Amino acid sequence: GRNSFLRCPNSDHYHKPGSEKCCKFYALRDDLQDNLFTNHCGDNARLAVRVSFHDAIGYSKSNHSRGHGADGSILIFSDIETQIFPNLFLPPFLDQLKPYLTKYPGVSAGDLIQFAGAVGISNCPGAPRLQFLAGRPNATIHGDPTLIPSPANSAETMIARMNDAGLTAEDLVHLMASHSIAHAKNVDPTLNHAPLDSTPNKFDNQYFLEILLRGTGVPGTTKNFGEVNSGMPAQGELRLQSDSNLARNPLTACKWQSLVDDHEAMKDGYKDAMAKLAVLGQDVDDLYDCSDVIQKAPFLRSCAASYPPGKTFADVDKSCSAPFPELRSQRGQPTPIPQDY
Ligand code: HEM
Ligand SMILES: [Ca+2]
Ligand SMILES: [Ca+2]
Repeated sequence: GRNSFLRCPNSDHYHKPGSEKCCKFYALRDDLQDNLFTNHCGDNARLAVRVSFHDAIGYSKSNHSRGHGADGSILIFSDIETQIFPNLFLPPFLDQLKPYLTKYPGVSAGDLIQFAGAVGISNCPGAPRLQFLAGRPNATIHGDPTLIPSPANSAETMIARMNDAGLTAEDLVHLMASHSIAHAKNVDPTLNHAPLDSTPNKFDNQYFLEILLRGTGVPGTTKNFGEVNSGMPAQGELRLQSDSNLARNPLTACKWQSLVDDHEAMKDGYKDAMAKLAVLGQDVDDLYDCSDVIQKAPFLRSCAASYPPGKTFADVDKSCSAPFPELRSQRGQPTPIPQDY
């Protein structure tokens, strides 16, 4: 019970007996929430989630010299890791994270990155409360940024890359739930905040439905690398080729379709896959559990996707032989997706 909790030194926060090492993370959490995220499922939350992936996936079971996974290398060796494409635009965000390393000397770069990802997404309604393990040693080598999947990859290529890192195809589909809160800021150079689903501030199932809608056009300019026709271009939604491929490939389509109407499965699947991602390349026996520091995300009422205005089952590229779920339809006219950074 609550009475067995102990007070952290010089603080209003309480920790479980034996978890005093977690105290520093309460202070860090409040600082990140007040200053980096402003308690909002906005751009910095999105970037923190993305960076937690790009740091961790720099790991290959078959060749340890290509990176030590979730080790903070993307911060420590940012000069090297941000030289190439997928990370080219991350320096302004990484520069906002770096001061927390100096301010919280007991927190390693790998811990800071996975912690920021977990705290960041806790601002997004409907997100799961992620596990957070602490104690990752600081990176000693940089990761190989070519290990990061490309938006032009086939499903097979992405699955092979995940397998090489120690993750499964199912983990990959579960991890894609992150794109329910995502913008493409750099895919189309004329669009700074092109959402990947109609609700980029909510961790909801719309993403899994909307990626399955038949592509009809692009929201901005054509022929951008890694972009394909979106089902909702007039509303400003952008579709990545990689997302489209995963939704339609026989290896992943049924898992994908199952997440259209099951918010619990989406949450639990993301939580479990993130627990694996967050410790890639790390020795779990050396880590300690500070999950209590992570707050619950705001509640989301919806538990299934609904057809955007004007869309019906006839617009779905059905890609799995199982029956497609019955979904509600949103009323009204198609309107531009609200921009809330
Ligand atoms: C595995 C295949 C994946 C590919 C090819 C991919 C690719 C991309 C691309 C191209 C963008 C747009 C970036 C921009 O234009 O600024 C993006 C955004 C994003 N990705 Fe992924 N991604 C993948 C998986 C993941 C995973 C596993 C996560 C996290 C668990 C993740 C989290 C995000 C987030 C949160 C954003 C939004 C960033 C923002 O709004 O600033 N992605 N992804
Ligand atoms: Ca790394
Ligand atoms: Ca969403």
